This record gives sequence, C-alpha cells and structure tokens, in this order.
Amino acid sequence: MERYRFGRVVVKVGSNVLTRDDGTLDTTRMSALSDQIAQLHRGGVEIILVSSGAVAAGRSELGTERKLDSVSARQLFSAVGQVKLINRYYELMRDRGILCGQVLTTKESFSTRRHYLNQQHCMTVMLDHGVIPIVNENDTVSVTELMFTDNDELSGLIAAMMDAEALIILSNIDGIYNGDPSDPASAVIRTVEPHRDDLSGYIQTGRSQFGRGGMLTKYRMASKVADEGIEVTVANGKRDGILTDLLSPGSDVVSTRFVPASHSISQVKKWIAHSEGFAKGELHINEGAYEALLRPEATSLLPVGVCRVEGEFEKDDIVKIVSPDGIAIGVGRVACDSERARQVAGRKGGRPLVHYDYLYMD
Ligand SMILES: Nc1ncnc2c1ncn2[C@@H]1O[C@H](COP(=O)(O)OP(=O)(O)O)[C@@H](O)[C@H]1O
Ligand SMILES: N[C@@H](CCC(=O)OP(=O)(O)O)C(=O)O
Repeated sequence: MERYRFGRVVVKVGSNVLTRDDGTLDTTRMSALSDQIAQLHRGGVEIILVSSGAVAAGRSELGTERKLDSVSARQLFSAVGQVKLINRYYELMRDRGILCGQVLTTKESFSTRRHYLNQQHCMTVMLDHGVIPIVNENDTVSVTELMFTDNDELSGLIAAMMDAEALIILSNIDGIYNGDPSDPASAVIRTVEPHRDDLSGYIQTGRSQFGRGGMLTKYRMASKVADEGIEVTVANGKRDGILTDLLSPGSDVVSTRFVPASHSISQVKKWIAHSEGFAKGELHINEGAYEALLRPEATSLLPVGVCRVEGEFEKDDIVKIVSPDGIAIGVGRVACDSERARQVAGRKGGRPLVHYDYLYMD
C-alpha cells in the first residue's frame, strides 16, 4: 500500500476545473479526479471533497434564453445543476468501488456551535463508514448576505471543522503568480511562510470565466487556515494526477504551498477564528486591554478593559473585539449577554467577558 503525506485532507474543486470552455460539465475531468480520489482512499487517506460547479452545470443544462435576475438564476441553475453534479460523482465513485454522500450547507449552519457540531458529526460518521462527503453550499437558499464569499471560504471552514491536516484548492491555474499570470515574466510562488510573505499586491482582481471569489479570497483564506496549523496548497486541477502527485512524499509539482504554523490551535478556537461573519455585537476595548491582548501570553478580556458595547447578543454568541482606533482585531465567544456586558463594562474585578480559550486574535 502506498504511503501518502496526510491522513485527512479537504479538496476543493473550483467551477472552472469542472467546466469546459463552452460551459458544459467536464465529465472527463470529474472522472480523472474520481480515479485519484479512489486511489488515495484505498491508500488510507480520508478525503472530504468541496465541489463547486452546480450553478455552471445548471446553466449549461437550462440555457439562458429567458431574462432572470441574478438571485433567481442562481437558485434555478443550482437546483438543477447540483442534482446533475452529485449524480455524476455518485456514479463515478461507485464504479470505482467507493460511496459518496452529499452535504449541502449554508453560512447559518456555522453560526451556532450546536449546528456546527451537528455538521461535524455528520461528516465524521460518513468518514468512519468509508463514505466520501461531497460538500457544496446550498445555493438554493443561500442568497445575498447569507452567502459564503465563495467555496474557498467554505472549504477553509470545513478543513478547520474536520481537523484536516491539509487543504488542497484546485483551480484552473498552477498557483499564485508573482504578477499577472498572463505575463510570461510572472512565475508561480512556490511557498508562502506564515506571517512573512504578503502576496495581496500580486493578485489581480479579475476572476476566471465561471469562478465566484477569485484569487484574493483564496489567498486570504489560505493564510488564515495555514495559521491554524493546516497546510494549504493552491494547484491546477486540470493537471493529470494532481492530487496523487501533491500527496505523494517528496512531491515537487508546481503549486503554491502555504507552510502551516508550527502551533496548532484548539478546535473551538478554530470555529471562533472563522466566525467573524456571524458576530452579533462588538466589544470596544481601551488602550490597556489592547496592549495586554497583543502580548504573546494567554490573556482573557476583562470587564475593566471594555469601554463600549455595541449590538444585542446572548451569552455564548460571537462578538468582535474592536481596538481603540476602531479596527476589528479579533473575535470571541462572550460570557454574558449584552445587557450584562453593558452593566459591567469598565468595572474592576469580575469574570472575563471573553475567556482566552474562546478568544481568537487576527
Ligand atoms: N496573481 C495571481 N495568480 C494566479 N491567479 C490569479 C492571480 N491574480 C488573479 N488570478 C486569477 O484567479 C483565477 C482563479 O480564481 P477563481 O476564478 O475564483 O477560480 P475557481 O473557480 O477555481 O475558484 C485565475 O484563473 C486567475 O485568472
Ligand atoms: N456553490 C457554487 C460555487 C460558487 C463558487 O465558490 O465557485 P468557485 O469560485 O468556482 O469555487 C456552485 O456550486 O456553483
């Protein structure tokens, strides 16, 4: 049996990888990816697949003759396209002797700890039974502000939630280039060290034909996830054997690899780290608390360090921590509701408003 570099990996496949130039579903590519997934599965690697492509698959099926607003189009295309996509995966994997199952999710399902744990349990039980979870956003109900930025964001959340050792983001490009990818003078940046390299200046804002988020969201998410101790690689999903090559020991395939931070953070902190979008309120802190929280030692946020409380929240909700100059510098799970927080803000003594174990600083 072949040995691979990791035991549990999240693989995200972008719409562009699964779509031909004419917009139709590239079933040859899906078949090639299924071959590799089956090989890795047999080699003992647990794989969670986050697959885009529902909207693109539905659009090519239905065509775009009637004028539709963007929300209706997304709902209609994804409703049809997701069935097509998952059916195809199901058949391809079954032909290779493995079972897959569908997990459709929404941003809301990550916002409360209970829903989060339910999802985690679902995917754990699937993996325990040798079933490959194929995850996508439920585009039929996630519209406008309820949407993830894109499936790159979703895949980062899933990697953190499932305690994966690695996240592989497959796009239609070899990695992140140090300039315009169409300029022959640009080259792929092979490794990104935590807290040392800032690549945002290199990234063009344009997106590829069928993608949603673009390279900038991939880069931001990848940096954050690597900081949580998970290796992230951006690679070309259209290259033959990409997954098996990337996961083989001593792999040197062209890609951008985000070196994971050497420390790993707790599961609950990983959830909190990805929860900024679900914050129900804000705790504005004073200079003393700001300095204390930036120190490397484990420090909780005490009532005395809070000068203003914004928003209405319940105990255990997620709140943003805002610096004296108005910048959100972290997120945490708050130990009391907003009414109580307002009563105790600025007072000496008392229990922390956000305990260190539930505090994540950017
Ligand atoms: N510096 C860069 N390096 C690589 N790709 C870049 C860069 N700047 C912008 N891009 C664009 O990002 C695209 C990939 O993002 P996206 O369209 O979201 O794909 P996906 O559908 O795989 O999520 C590439 O096709 C490329 O055009
Ligand atoms: N949930 C959408 C995917 C949206 C998305 O993030 O696409 P992409 O940027 O290609 O990964 C779909 O299945 O069409």
